[in-house]
Formats: sequence, C-alpha cells, structure tokens
Amino acid sequence: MMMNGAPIEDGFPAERLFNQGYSYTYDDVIFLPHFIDFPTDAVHLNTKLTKNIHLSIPCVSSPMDTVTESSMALSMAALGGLGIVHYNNLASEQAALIRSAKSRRIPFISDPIFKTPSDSIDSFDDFASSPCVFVTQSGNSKSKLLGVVAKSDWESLSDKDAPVSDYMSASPVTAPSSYSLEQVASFLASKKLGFVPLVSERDGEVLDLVTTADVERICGFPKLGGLPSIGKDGDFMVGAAMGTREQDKERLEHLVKAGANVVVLDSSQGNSIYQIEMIKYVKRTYPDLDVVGGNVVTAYQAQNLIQAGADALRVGMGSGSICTTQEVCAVGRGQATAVYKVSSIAEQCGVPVIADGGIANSGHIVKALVLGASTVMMGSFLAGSNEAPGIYEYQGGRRIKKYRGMGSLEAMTKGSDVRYLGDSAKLKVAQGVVGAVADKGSVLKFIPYTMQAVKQGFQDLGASSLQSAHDLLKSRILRLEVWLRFVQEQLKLKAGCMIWYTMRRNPSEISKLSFRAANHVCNLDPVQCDI
Ligand SMILES: NC(=O)C1=CN([C@@H]2O[C@H](COP(=O)(O)OP(=O)(O)OC[C@H]3O[C@@H](n4cnc5c(N)ncnc54)[C@H](O)[C@@H]3O)[C@@H](O)[C@H]2O)C=CC1
Ligand SMILES: O=c1[nH]c(=O)c2[nH+]cn([C@@H]3O[C@H](COP(=O)(O)O)[C@@H](O)[C@H]3O)c2[nH]1
Ligand SMILES: [K+]
Repeated sequence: MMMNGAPIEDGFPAERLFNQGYSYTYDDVIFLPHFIDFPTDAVHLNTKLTKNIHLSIPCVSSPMDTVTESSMALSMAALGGLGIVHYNNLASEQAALIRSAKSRRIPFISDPIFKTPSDSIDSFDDFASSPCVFVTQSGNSKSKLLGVVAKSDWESLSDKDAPVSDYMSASPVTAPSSYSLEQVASFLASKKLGFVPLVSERDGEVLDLVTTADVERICGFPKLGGLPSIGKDGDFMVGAAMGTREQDKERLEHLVKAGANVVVLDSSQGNSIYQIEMIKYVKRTYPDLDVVGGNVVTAYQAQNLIQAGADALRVGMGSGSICTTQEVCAVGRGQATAVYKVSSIAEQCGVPVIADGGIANSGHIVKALVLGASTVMMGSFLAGSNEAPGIYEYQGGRRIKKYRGMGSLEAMTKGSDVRYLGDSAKLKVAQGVVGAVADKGSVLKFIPYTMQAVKQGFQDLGASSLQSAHDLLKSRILRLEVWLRFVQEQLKLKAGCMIWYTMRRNPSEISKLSFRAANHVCNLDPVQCDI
C-alpha cells in the first residue's frame, strides 16, 4: 500500500528476520495479518509429502513407538494425511503393522475374539467387550469362519461346558472387507444386524467386527471434505521408517513387500555418508519408491541429501517436545529458522519439506507451513489420541498416555536387540525423555478441528493455499516480528506436569533437563473443540 507515494514499511520480511544471527522457534515469531478477500472454506490445504505423493491435508505422524502403528497410520490416511510406522521392532513386525493398516477400508481396527470348534466358553470374561465370539478351525483370524456365538445366545445356554460347535450359529452373515463405511452401514441396516464380521475376499480372514455403534461413532466425526490418501495399489498409503545400517536393506525388502508407499530414513543428523549411500541404494533398488531424507536444519545438509536423490526432506533437530539433543549435543536449530532456511533451498529443487517436531498447537502448524514446509510431522500432538499405541492410565485425576523419545534410554533399550544390532556393548546416552500426554480422543475428531483452525490462520494472512502462502512470504508481502511474550512464558513452569525422567537416579532431584521437557509436554493441551 502507498501513502503519499511511499510504501508503508511495517514488520520484517522473512528474508531479513531470519538472517540476523538468531535461531527462532515457532513461539519466538508471529505473523502480521494481511488482507482477507475470501471465506475460510476457500482455503485449500492439499499438498505434497514427497515429489510424487499428494495429500489432502498437511499432516504426518511421527515414526515413534508411542505414536504410529497400524491404527494411527490407517486413520491418518483416512483423513488425507499419512502415518510413518516406527521401526523399533523386527522387520517382520513392522511389515505386519503396515499390512494391517493397508488391508482396511474404513478407519477402524477391532479386536475380535476367536475360539476353535472344540473350545468352550466358560464365562462372560471370554467375550471381553465384544458382542460375540467367532469360531474358526485355528482359533484365530487366519482360517475360515465356521460360526459365531452371540453373547445373548450364550447367556440363555443351559450346558455351558459344551463345545462351541454344539451351539454356534453356523455360516454367519459376513460383509466383504472392501466395503466402504456407507456400505457397511446400509448392510447392517438392511439386514437388521447389530454387528457384522468384515471378511477378506482374498483369503477369508476375519479382519474386523463392526457394530452399529461403531458405525454411528465413525459417521459422527466431522467431515474434512478432502480425499483419503489412497495409493496406486488402491489401498491406504502408509509410510515406514528405517535406518541406514546394512541390515536395514533387508528390512527395506520387507517394507516394500508389505506395500509401504514411502520410506523415511530416520536420523537426528541426516547429513552422513551412511544416509547418502542409503538414499542412493533405495532409489537404485526401488526407483518407484519415494525416500525421505533427514533430519536436516541447514541449507548445506539439505543440498547434500537432495543431490543424493531424496524425494523430500525432514527438518528439525532438537525441536521435539521430548527432545534433549540441544542440551546433550549442543547441536540443533530453532525450528522456525530451520524450516525457513531449508525450505528456501528445497523449493528451488522441487523437494517438499516436512517440518518435524515442536508442533503443540494449530498456530505452530500455520507457522511451519507458511515458512515453507509442505507438511508437518507430529509426535506429542497425536500421542494422546485413541489411535496412538498404548493404554490410557490415570495420573493426578487426568487420563494420560505414555509418550517417549525414540532416543530415550527406555526406547533404545527396547529396540537395542534389533535396531542397534551389534551396538549393544556401546555406551548409550539418552537424547530424549519419557513422559506422558493428556487424552485427546480420536484423531478423526480433533484433526478436522485443527485443520479448520489452520484455515482460519491462512485466511488472516490472505493465503488461500500453501503455494500462495509461500509466494506471499517470498515476495516480502507477508511480514513477521519476534514476539518476546512467548520467551517469558516459556520460563514459567506449568502446574500439574507429569514426567518421568528415565535417567533420574535420585527421585527427589528432578534435573533441569526434565523440567524443560516437562514444560514442553504440559503445554500440549488438546485443541479446543466443543464436542
Ligand atoms: N529430530 C531430532 O532432533 C532427534 C531425533 N531423534 C530420534 O531418536 C532416534 C535415534 O536417533 P539417532 O541417534 O540420530 O539415530 P541414528 O541411527 O541415525 O544414529 C545413531 C548413530 O549411528 C550412526 N550410524 C548410522 N548409520 C550407520 C551405519 N550404516 N554404520 C555405522 N554407524 C551408523 C550415526 O552416525 C549415529 O552416530 C531416531 O528415531 C531419531 O528420529 C534423536 C535425537 C534428536
Ligand atoms: O531429540 C529427540 N530425542 C528423541 O528421543 C526423539 N524421539 C523423536 N524425536 C523427534 O521428535 C519428533 C516429535 O516431536 P514432537 O513431540 O514435538 O511432535 C519426532 O518426529 C522426532 O523427529 C526425538 N528428538
Ligand atoms: K546422533
């Protein structure tokens, strides 16, 4: 805008703010509002995860063993995002998690109960929380479904010692696992059924038990409007993490066979000879498989991995909520600066950037995307959801789920047999902590709300898409400032924080490190959604 012919200078263009020798986290910077000439619904958040993978929403779940297994991967894909299955397990176990997510059509994983024909049902407990028990030759999901025993039928049974084959309903009604949610819903309604097993057409395996209550619950989640993430194979897209050691080549084979659509080379400092060689190996061996390199935080690191052939870069070092890398290794970068710097280089080469770590609210997502990222990767933001691995516990009256860094001693010890094969004699120094996050309900519910909040942020900035945000930033139209309010707030320790610092020898002495991490973890309040 011009006044008396001279442009009004206000705030800083990104280019100037990020070149003054300071390293900024998301909370250190704030955008100045721009001009609105479209409604919130006109904002589109569709994006690219890698050179070849398109997503409807810019959300990716972290490859961590307290964040992404089948249920998270399945639900993220259903939402139009993507989940990266962790590799703190055997290659066969990781492959099974990928297969499990990819074999489903609706964002739902149940835990059906199975018996063999000669088994008996001794008590109510045998049903757990299921409305029925399935009968197969093998007593598990892998063989043909022979019959079903509904809880209500078992109740009225006089001889409870009889084998289930004596009283099961033979050839029960089933629905194909390829049914969409709408098809399952109308199937249940038209047949007046309370539940139905979903059976694979390929091998007859019982995949899930869906009840009318499940269908109603899933149908009740807010609609995002975008398409789910479906690969060329027609299945949900699922990503997988892996390392850069020799045995990871074998793991890669398992991942490819399981149908992984993208692999992420998981390292805190990706600019290494090991990673460059692994990127080249992946591209050489599986030219159609996209590979994400990282983590990087500088233009130099980024250039090396782009040259090696990375199809996307994962950005962030020391930015995660459970992270202690900056304290332990004195290396890292403020995440806002890292995302801006790496994106500036990556964009010139057409390589999308994944802003990894440090996302605690929808505003952080807006900042990451506007500063140049194409997607955000989230750990703590998702770890309290129903879809994250682990069970809910109670701490001080709050329902919580465990969340731990993959560099924490606990996670390293769990994976040491497989991941750090041969390294077991080496000294291990933790670069992460073990903590907990509050129950947030289903990602199917809170991610749509979060995306709506992100759209409102984009609208305030006058950006109707990721590309337009990036263009506005580059052309110096979008302005920012450093916001000191957050720096002060960071110093205040929030009450009611829950953290177990695994390296703690003396319980009364909570180290400075765990305090910092505790503060981060406690900042993770669920998105405000009035449902
Ligand atoms: N984003 C972040 O700021 C951080 C993330 N983490 C997470 O913690 C976990 C562990 O991270 P890292 O310690 O970086 O794991 P890493 O496996 O990349 O590195 C462990 C060590 O092994 C070395 N190494 C890697 N490939 C090798 C090969 N082929 N031969 C010999 N040595 C090799 C590395 O150079 C490094 O010294 C990851 O899940 C990572 O994402 C950990 C710290 C910081
Ligand atoms: O310094 C670290 N020590 C760890 O033990 C660790 N484990 C995971 N990560 C990284 O943190 C990201 C998730 O961060 P948020 O919880 O903030 O989303 C993840 O996506 C990782 O990049 C770690 N960083
Ligand atoms: K390291």
